[in-house]
Amino acid sequence: MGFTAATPIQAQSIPLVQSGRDVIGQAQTGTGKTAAFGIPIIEKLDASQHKDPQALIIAPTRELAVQVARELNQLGKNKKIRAMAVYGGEDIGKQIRALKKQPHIIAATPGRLLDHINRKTIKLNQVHSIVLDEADEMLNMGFIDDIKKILSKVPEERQTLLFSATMPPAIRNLADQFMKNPAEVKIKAKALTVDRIDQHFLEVKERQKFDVFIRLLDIQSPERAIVFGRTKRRVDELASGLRKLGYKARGLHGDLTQAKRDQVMDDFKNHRIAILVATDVAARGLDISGVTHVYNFDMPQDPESYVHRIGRTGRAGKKGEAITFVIHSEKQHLFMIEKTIKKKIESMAIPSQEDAAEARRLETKDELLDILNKGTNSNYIELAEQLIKEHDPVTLLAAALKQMTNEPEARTVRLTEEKPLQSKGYNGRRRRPQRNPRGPQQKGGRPPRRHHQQRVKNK
Ligand SMILES: Nc1ncnc2c1ncn2[C@@H]1O[C@H](COP(=O)(O)OP(=O)(O)OP(=O)(O)O)[C@@H](O)[C@H]1O
Ligand SMILES: [Mg+2]
Repeated sequence: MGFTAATPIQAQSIPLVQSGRDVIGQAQTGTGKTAAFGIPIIEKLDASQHKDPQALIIAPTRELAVQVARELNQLGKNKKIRAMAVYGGEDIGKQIRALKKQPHIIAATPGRLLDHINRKTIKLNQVHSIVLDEADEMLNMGFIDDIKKILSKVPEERQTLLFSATMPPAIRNLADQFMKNPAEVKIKAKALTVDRIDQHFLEVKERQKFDVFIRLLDIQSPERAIVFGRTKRRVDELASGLRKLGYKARGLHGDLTQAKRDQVMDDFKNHRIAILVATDVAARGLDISGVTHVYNFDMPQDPESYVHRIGRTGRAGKKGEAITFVIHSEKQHLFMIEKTIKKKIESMAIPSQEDAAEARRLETKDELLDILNKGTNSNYIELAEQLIKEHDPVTLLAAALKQMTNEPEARTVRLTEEKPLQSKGYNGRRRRPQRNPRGPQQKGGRPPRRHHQQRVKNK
């Protein structure tokens, strides 16, 4: 895969996992935790045994399950180890047929995995390694009951691994319940977030946000950006507002059909869209190369969410930029984030209309020179010659430049206002009402169930 050296979490976890220990692994975002558990698990697997899966990775979102399966397939290729992703929203019949190919490793979201266990289309009696990726998020999302049920089907003499960039204290309970004398690997760093991510905040009013955001986009012209909104409605409105103004943006959240979610992810990965607008469904684990900017259009629900959201940039040694919009009444939350991540987030001035206009003009100039350099403008030469006879060339060119530039007059987008975060309860633990973390209920799926811990967020 072109890796030349193990990352610190890999160097420390791989031997421990190989020795058979249970491991709790914590290291910053984008530092290779997937391979830290993936490599030793693949090493331990017996490729010739594939009647039933031998290893299980549980992830909080469908996109993450898909990504983990893909990475394990790459890592296991030479050993002929196969991994398969199993997740809600996809046709279960199709999954059952694919399972007949007998993958060695299953990477799954909890709900759909339970469906398969109940239907006996996945049997866990051969599983000797189980990983909870983003373990703390699975607690947040109220998956604990599902996890307990899944673990009760896995043989006792298993190895259990928990990985995440954040390990809030509640994770201890999970470890006490499900792990045997776990070794803790914590990669020490000055801050919880990666140094290579430049972090800023902008104090704005709720109704200013969209306008300020557009100015930022014009000035920073990010190659690839993820913008986080608090609710599905916000994500929808923001994505369609951006599209209306000509930006290549699409929204991602849990109310979209799985086909649509797959399509959006695919378009983002293949550069058909430049801006992914998402709820926290995209905050954890996703590894999309070349994300240069993360914008928190709305403040994240808790400090952990901040860490993971901004961690979608600055991965595998690359640089990144993270900008967070803060409403005055949310200042307290910002301090909590700084305290949690052990780093000061510098403030940034709201860019002026004029700065943005200047940036747009420069962009137009670059576009024009680009067209000039490509030299395929013969269709326009005759018209140009005619125009230049009738008009002053400078005035003429200025008019053409104006036409090429996306002018602010044309920009009227109104978003429904979101309530600012409440300061009560912003202590790093989440209190959430009932939701169905697996997205819309599919035909033939199980009815939504109650969860002990519940989530406020509307992913
Ligand atoms: N040893 C290595 N050398 C170079 N690149 C690596 C190495 N190990 C992993 N990577 C790459 O680094 C990127 C980030 O890895 P990964 O997604 O596992 O990070 P993570 O620690 O799980 O992050 P997160 O906390 O966001 O889930 C991936 O593209 C992966 O292929
Ligand atoms: Mg990860």
